[in-house]
Amino acid sequence: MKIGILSRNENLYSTRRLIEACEQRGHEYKIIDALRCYMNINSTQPSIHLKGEDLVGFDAVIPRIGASVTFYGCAVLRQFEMMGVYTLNDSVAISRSRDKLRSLQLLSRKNIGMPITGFASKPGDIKDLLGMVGGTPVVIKLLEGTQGIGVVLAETRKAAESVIEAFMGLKANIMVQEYIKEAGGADIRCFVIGDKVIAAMKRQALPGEFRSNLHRGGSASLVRITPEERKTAVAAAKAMGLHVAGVDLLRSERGPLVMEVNSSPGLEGIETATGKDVAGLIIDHIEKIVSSPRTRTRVKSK
Ligand SMILES: Nc1ncnc2c1ncn2[C@@H]1O[C@H](COP(=O)(O)OP(=O)(O)OP(=O)(O)O)[C@@H](O)[C@H]1O
Ligand SMILES: [Mg+2]
Ligand SMILES: [Mg+2]
Repeated sequence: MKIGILSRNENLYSTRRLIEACEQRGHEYKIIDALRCYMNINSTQPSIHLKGEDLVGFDAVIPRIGASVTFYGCAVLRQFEMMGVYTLNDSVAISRSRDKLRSLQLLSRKNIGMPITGFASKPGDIKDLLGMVGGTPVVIKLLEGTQGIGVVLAETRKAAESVIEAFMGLKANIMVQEYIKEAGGADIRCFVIGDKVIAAMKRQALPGEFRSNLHRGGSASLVRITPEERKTAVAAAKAMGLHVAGVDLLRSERGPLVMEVNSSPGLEGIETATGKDVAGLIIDHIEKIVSSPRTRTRVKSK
């Protein structure tokens, strides 16, 4: 096969691992920096060029699209789709997953468990907003936050009000969420490929910290997940229309709650924590789909 890896940097762990997996299986590959691509969308034959080269003959494209390049990255991916190339996750599903509000709305429609969550931009009545999500303690998040930055635990109503006011001053959209105390500063990352969780790790926050992000000092370890967790993770990926996804769960008294669904989940943490060849499993999945045209249908989300 000829596989395109949409990635801005071939030295990134995930990209290097995908390259290795392609090489081990004798596939041709090309690293494609989406931002450097230019496209002809007007012709009857859509095309993509990169440094003067016509990008043709690809069997599959693996999108590794960073949050900051979602818009143009998805446009390039869409162009590959128009050319009939199989894309591991399609552009619609990726843009959908990048919108946290839309993602949680979609998951709730499918009755997938999630923390009680309020969204607001300039809440006219902060007390009422807090009441809506069951009162403090609450977790307040900037919608555009990442790596745990902009995620605050407010234990009292006073604290919650000041944080919300401060975020409002930044003209940011915010999420106000029920605090899942019993998760104990841990979350579970389920790596979904197709309709299976192929690896799972537990990320545990440092003592005194509730955010389990590895960037915040959290540590990752192999974890056994329950059948219910497995089912929830697969259902969440499916609801988002993603073939490959990193589904983050909190373990709560009322079962697994989905925090978010990632469309370009990193490989380093999960491979290190579980010892699994996740990159290889991704390429195996592509081989299976590309070689059997009947299964090459897109996952649809209503
Ligand atoms: N409602 C909650 N209850 C308990 N803990 C939470 C809750 N929301 C978030 N956390 C903890 O805080 C961490 C960071 O939150 P979250 O994943 O929502 O933000 P982020 O990591 O900054 O965003 P992104 O994952 O998009 O980069 C989570 O991994 C989890 O450990
Ligand atoms: Mg997170
Ligand atoms: Mg994320």
